[in-house]
Amino acid sequence: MKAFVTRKIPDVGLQLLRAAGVEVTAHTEKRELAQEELITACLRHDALLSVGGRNKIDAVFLNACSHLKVVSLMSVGYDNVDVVAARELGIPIGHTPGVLSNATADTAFLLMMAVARKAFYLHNTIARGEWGFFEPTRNLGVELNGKTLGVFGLGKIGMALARKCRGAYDMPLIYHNRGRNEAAEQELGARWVPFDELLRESDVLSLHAALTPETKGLFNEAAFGKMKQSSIFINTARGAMHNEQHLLRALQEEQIWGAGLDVTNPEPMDPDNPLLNMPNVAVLPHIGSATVEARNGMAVMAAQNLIAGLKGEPLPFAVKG
Ligand SMILES: NC(=O)C1=CN([C@@H]2O[C@H](COP(=O)(O)OP(=O)(O)OC[C@H]3O[C@@H](n4cnc5c(N)ncnc54)[C@H](O)[C@@H]3O)[C@@H](O)[C@H]2O)C=CC1
Ligand SMILES: O=C(O)C(=O)CO
Repeated sequence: MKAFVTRKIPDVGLQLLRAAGVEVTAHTEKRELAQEELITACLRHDALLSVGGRNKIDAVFLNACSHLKVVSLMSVGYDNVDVVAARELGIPIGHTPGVLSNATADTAFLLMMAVARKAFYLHNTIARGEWGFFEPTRNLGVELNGKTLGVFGLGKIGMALARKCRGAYDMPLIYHNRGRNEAAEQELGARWVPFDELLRESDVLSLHAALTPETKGLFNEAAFGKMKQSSIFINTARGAMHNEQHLLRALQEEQIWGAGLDVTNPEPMDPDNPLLNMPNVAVLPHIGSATVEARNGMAVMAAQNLIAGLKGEPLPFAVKG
């Protein structure tokens, strides 16, 4: 059985695949595979382990590679996959939920703090030789203690963030999901609110829903216009959920106070993007799950899904969508 892997992945995943007798070809060059190259490679393999969202596992790909026994994603997000087309073709799709929740929530927490204290911007001023003259009214941030955390999409990562914010800053939690999260209401006293109320009431608004047609571009001019002038916007979900021009304008016009982004629109972010030079903005290059622990765990889960798919068994971590 042969598997094609689209990136260098942690050894622990490769070892698991090889121990199961899977012959692995990994694309280890530091460049994106063109879609045609991916199809050509998959035609010579029985299974695909796909890393990152750049390659579209869309109907064109799936129809061209309908012989695949499984597509195993090394990510929890599956917005790059046409799940309906895969189901119709009988190709199971696997993903890696849970194991990266803590790391991704840490990233959201880190961005929240960095924005509140202008940390990335101030770091850069030192590097430019601009430490400057001490004045008690310069370089002021804001405190997070007791501020209201609003989570859009209160699932595994949102919950992990909410627990951190409760423990560190005793932050009350409001959230907007399509349905109620009763476990969160019991555990953290979370309060479900309509979308507009989430925008109006959050001191820190953090996005943790999947990218879908419903959530694409949802955080736009109209949404930023409803947020508090003192609020911080955090996106570690997917860049396409916010409109980056509208976000920039909202910051420039002081409709909101700051923003922290682990995901941008587009990725990579243009190095000339004015957001990178704003004091109340912190940007990271989509490193939400980039810890040794999370990435090893993801590689193991992706390998387990792939092996099960090759054996014709149900995937342990199947996309249900
Ligand atoms: N920056 C990074 O490196 C990472 C980003 N992610 C992103 O985070 C997302 C969330 O991951 P998990 O927490 O594991 O997923 P999850 O499925 O546990 O939670 C998502 C929550 O969003 C809610 N939701 C879905 N659609 C909604 C809508 N239209 N309106 C309101 N709520 C909605 C769901 O009910 C669910 O509670 C992933 O889909 C992925 O895009 C995940 C891992 C790493
Ligand atoms: O898992 C995901 O969805 C990511 O974005 C990267 O870990």
